[in-house]
Amino acid sequence: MASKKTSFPKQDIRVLLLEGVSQTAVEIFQAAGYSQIEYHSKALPEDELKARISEAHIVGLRSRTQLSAEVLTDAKRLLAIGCFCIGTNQVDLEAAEQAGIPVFNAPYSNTRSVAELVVAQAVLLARGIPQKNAECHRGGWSKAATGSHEVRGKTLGIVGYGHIGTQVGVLAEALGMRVIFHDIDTKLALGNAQPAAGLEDLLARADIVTLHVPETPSTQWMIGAEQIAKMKRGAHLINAARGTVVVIEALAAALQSGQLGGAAVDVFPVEPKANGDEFQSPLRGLDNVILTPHIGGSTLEAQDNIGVEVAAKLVRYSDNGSTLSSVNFPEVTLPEHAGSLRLLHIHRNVPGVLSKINDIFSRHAVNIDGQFLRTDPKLGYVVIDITADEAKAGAIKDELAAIPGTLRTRVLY
Ligand SMILES: NC(=O)C1=CN([C@@H]2O[C@H](COP(=O)(O)OP(=O)(O)OC[C@H]3O[C@@H](n4cnc5c(N)ncnc54)[C@H](O)[C@@H]3O)[C@@H](O)[C@H]2O)C=CC1
Ligand SMILES: O=C(O)CCC(=O)C(=O)O
Repeated sequence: MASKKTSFPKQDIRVLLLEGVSQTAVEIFQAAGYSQIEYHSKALPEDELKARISEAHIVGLRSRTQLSAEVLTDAKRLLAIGCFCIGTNQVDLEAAEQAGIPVFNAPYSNTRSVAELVVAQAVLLARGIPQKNAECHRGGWSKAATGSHEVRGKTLGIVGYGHIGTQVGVLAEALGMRVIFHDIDTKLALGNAQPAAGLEDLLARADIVTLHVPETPSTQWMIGAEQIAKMKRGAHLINAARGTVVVIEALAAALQSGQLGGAAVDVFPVEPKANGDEFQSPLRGLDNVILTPHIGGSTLEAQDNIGVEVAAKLVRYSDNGSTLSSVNFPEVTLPEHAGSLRLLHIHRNVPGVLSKINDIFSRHAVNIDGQFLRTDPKLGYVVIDITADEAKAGAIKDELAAIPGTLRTRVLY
């Protein structure tokens, strides 16, 4: 990747990488000329996070680090945030947007890893392997077929038929399962999958229910005692989505009463902040549950791909201004700007800003080589390529920064 000069010398841009993101991310930043890379293999306690983020220009994290509005208040220099995962619920996206900070993620790179794990768990649950495994560990031996089933011919109910849900469906059909799904959007059914009439219909018909929805207000506690009671007696539940989707006490009660035959749970309402911290859950000690420490997407293949994908998006934004695939920002795909200087102006979407921007350029009588504008209801993002020397671009940048409503300005040389 070519090293480009930016308004802020690249060697001064501080990249803060948390939670042991893949080394491939470090390599991408280094190849692009970024040398100030602070790498932490864990999430930081909040006080330390606030201190470190106050000096960072780019921050990369996974699912543990909470970037609340309060934490972002201390992030005065921050240009961009990279979530090295799919979920972005750990970042206050609105607060980031209102501070003019785009957030990027990796929407696909770990989806196959989650799908493979879920299909494997479906087979293990149907065979009653969690209980048999626990029993053998205790020295027990009960060789019997009772309660043990093939998944072939059984019905898998997928809640949330997106990137992961669809792949789970395709893999499950290869094992001969019948696949039904429920989604709030109309979805193209892959293979022989069939949409259920609704969540209740899916719960009533599935032998195994697997959840693949994001954490949103509509999915919070969507599976509680009432929904579990609608499932077939002895059915299985898999949750590799988010811990807030399932009322965990209701799940524990159903597993103990036999309403559910088993469960595989990878995500929890409260997860330990660091490896080595105690994991507390009402599901601990239940033999019919497979517990995993939020590793659905944690394969080396996925993490290496995510490292490359998210770091490349951050570098592209920092070097070129492109916000393509940002989750909270107007998306602009920008060409290279060889021969022009590029001014970036991020502002609140209030009347009058654009005319003030145009006034400044006409007063300076510079040649405009390209102009790009995208807005969303809250934010405007203007990119202007000009033929000018660095001093002139710097002067224009200062005037742009003084326009009321301006959130950030930069020059890319
Ligand atoms: N355990 C782990 O390590 C991982 C967990 N995840 C979780 O899995 C989630 C899903 O990932 P993808 O499939 O890539 O996301 P996606 O965005 O492709 O699919 C999510 C689907 O859920 C649907 N949906 C949203 N609200 C719904 C509701 N109330 N009822 C029914 N459907 C609803 C959406 O319309 C969409 O089709 C992520 O948001 C993340 O929270 C993702 C990766 C790794
Ligand atoms: O790998 C991680 O840290 C989180 C994975 C996950 O839950 C996601 O990608 O949304």
